[in-house]
Parts: sequence; structure tokens; C-alpha cells
Amino acid sequence: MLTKWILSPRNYSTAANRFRVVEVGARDGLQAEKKFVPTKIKVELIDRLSACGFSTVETTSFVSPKWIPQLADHNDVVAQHQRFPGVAYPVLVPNSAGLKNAMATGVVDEIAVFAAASDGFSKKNVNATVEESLKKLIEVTKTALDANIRVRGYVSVVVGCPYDGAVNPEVVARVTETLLAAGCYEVSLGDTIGVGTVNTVSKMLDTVLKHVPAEKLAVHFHDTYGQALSNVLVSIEKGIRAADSSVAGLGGCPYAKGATGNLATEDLLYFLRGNGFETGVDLEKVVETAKWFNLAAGYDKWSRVGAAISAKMEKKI
Ligand SMILES: CC(C)(COP(=O)([O-])OP(=O)([O-])OC[C@H]1O[C@@H](n2cnc3c(N)ncnc32)[C@H](O)[C@@H]1OP(=O)([O-])[O-])[C@@H](O)C(=O)NCCC(=O)NCCSC(=O)C[C@@](C)(O)CC(=O)[O-]
Repeated sequence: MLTKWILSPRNYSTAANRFRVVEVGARDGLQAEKKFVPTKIKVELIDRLSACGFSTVETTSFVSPKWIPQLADHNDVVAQHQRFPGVAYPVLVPNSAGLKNAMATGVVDEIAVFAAASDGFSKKNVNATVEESLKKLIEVTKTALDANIRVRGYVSVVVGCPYDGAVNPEVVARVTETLLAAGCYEVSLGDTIGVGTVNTVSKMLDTVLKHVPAEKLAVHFHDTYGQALSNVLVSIEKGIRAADSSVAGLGGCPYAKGATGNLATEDLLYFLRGNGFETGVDLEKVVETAKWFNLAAGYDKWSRVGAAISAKMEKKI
């Protein structure tokens, strides 16, 4: 199975060489952090990421502050960050209360709703089964669309669940179809705990793609076991041209035991650039942003590519 990917030529046609990278560091990256990152730093992080050339920068979550205290400053974040032309700034919304709060800010024009492909994870994450949560999300999506707010969808634990084990790809397909039918413009398939491999991700995608077209899908890999880039490659081979990632590989999910950071944006951009894809994002600027964030927030988090490029930059000085 693996040889097929290794031997397959990397000269993708120009028509298919555009790739959208969705930057989720300010939301997914910070939601599980032990310490609260000050609002001012979050806002500057979003502004700096916007200047890198992303077309989508996810900013925060309108979830319960009791559940995710790290993003309790969502009102201030959306009010204070800049809005670059052509950049979408979705916020995560779990229910109608979150949508109401997001709409009350008067500045949110895109939300992301999230469901899961296992009851075990869904109950831990949103205190509802998959079916119960889908019912709520269909309502939320309808209300948002009626208010001219675009809606992106997520499906979590598409390969494996920390509570229920291996996940049936048919369930992933059904949840994805439901979110698209509700009106989401795209659904991002999340390997929340990063357990997927070329083999399992490939099988999952083959099943989902029997039901929905590749243009309606994005992928969202966590790099817990170092498999994220191979899984992006599999997704590309199947026609998917959008992936989520987070600057410096920040991230994790508080309700997914063992989940480490997202696929790092710098690693994804290097991989895409090296394989002939155009993203419109300036890799070196993203590395500078990671460097700034580490200094500003007192972190020492580096992607592999970020560490390598940063070392080269320092040599030149
Ligand atoms: C969904 C709930 C709220 C249900 O939580 P619940 O406790 O069942 O909610 P409830 O409806 O019973 O309400 C309880 C209290 O929360 C309040 N409340 C209720 N909703 C809201 C809201 N939106 N904003 C602010 N407050 C809210 C509500 O008003 C009430 O307040 P009280 O009366 O106790 O003072 C909760 O489970 C929750 O907030 N969960 C969010 C968990 C989360 O954010 N997880 C991480 C994001 S998912 C993820 O990271 C995966 C992803 C997307 O990245 C992809 C991947 O990697 O797979």
C-alpha cells in the first residue's frame, strides 16, 4: 500500500495545484493550554497570521467559559483583531447560546460548528450524543445562514476515539453528509488524537468520498504519532485541497486524552511548496510569527521546519 504513495509522481497539474491552508493556532492551538494567554497576545497573533497570507484564520471559540476558560475572552478577541480584506475569521460555536453570543458582537460573519463520529468523544466534548449534537447543529447552522453567516463544519475522531476505539468510516460519512446538507460550505475531517496512518486514513477517505465530493472536504490532522504529513499526502492523492494546521504546532483538545499539537503550519507549508502547491502563504513570515509568539507568551514551541528556518535566519544576522 505505502509504495503506491512513494512511487506516485509529484507533478500535479497546475489546475489542481492550489491548496488552502486554514490556520487554527489561535483557537485550537490555545484552547488546551495550561496557562491563559493574554488577550493582547492573542489579538497580535491573529493580526500577524493575517499578514502571512492565509485566507482563513480561526480566531476563538464561543463555547462555555466553564468548559474552555482559555478562550473566555472571545468577545474582546473578535472586537480587537484587525480584519484583512479577503481573510475569513471563523469562530467555533457549539450551540445556539454560542451563536447568539457570537452574533451579539456584530462582527462575526463565519462560524465553525463541530460534531464527532463517536458518542464517547461527543459526550465528553459537548455533553451530548452524536445524534443529539447534530440536531442542535442543524438548528444553529440554519439560524446562522439566515443571518448571512457562513458555516464551516468539523467532524472529530474520524479514525480513532480515545474512549470508543476504532471509528467506523460509515459514521464519519454520515455525519459529514448531515453537516453539508445542513448548509456547511465545507467539512473538515479531524483525526483529533492523531492515530491515523496512510492505511486507516485512506480507508476512511474512500468511504467518505463515496458520499461527498473532495471539493467539500478539508483535513485536520494532529501530529501525535508523527503521521500528519503522510496523511495529508494521502488526502491530496484523493483530491482534497484544503487542510487545517496551527502555527508552531500549537494545540490539543482538552477532551481527547493523549492528543498533542496540530500539524504545524510551517511543516505543512514546506511540504506543499516542495511538492509544487501554491498556498499564497509566506512560510518565512509564519516562522517569524512563531518566533514572536514564543518570546511574547514565554513559550518554547517549535515545528521542525520552524526550528530549521529560524536557525538559518539567525546565522545570517
Ligand atoms: C456545549 C456545552 C456548552 C454544553 O455544556 P452543558 O453543560 O451541557 O451546557 P448547558 O446547556 O447545560 O449549560 C450549562 C451552562 O453553560 C452555559 N452555556 C451553554 N452554552 C454556552 C456557550 N456557548 N457559551 C457560554 N455559556 C454557555 C449555560 O448558560 C449554563 O450556564 P449556567 O446556567 O450554569 O450559568 C459545553 O460542552 C461546551 O462548551 N463544550 C465545548 C468543548 C470544546 O470547546 N471543545 C473543544 C473544541 S472541539 C475540538 O477542538 C475539535 C476540533 C474542532 O478542533 C477538530 C478536531 O481536532 O477533531
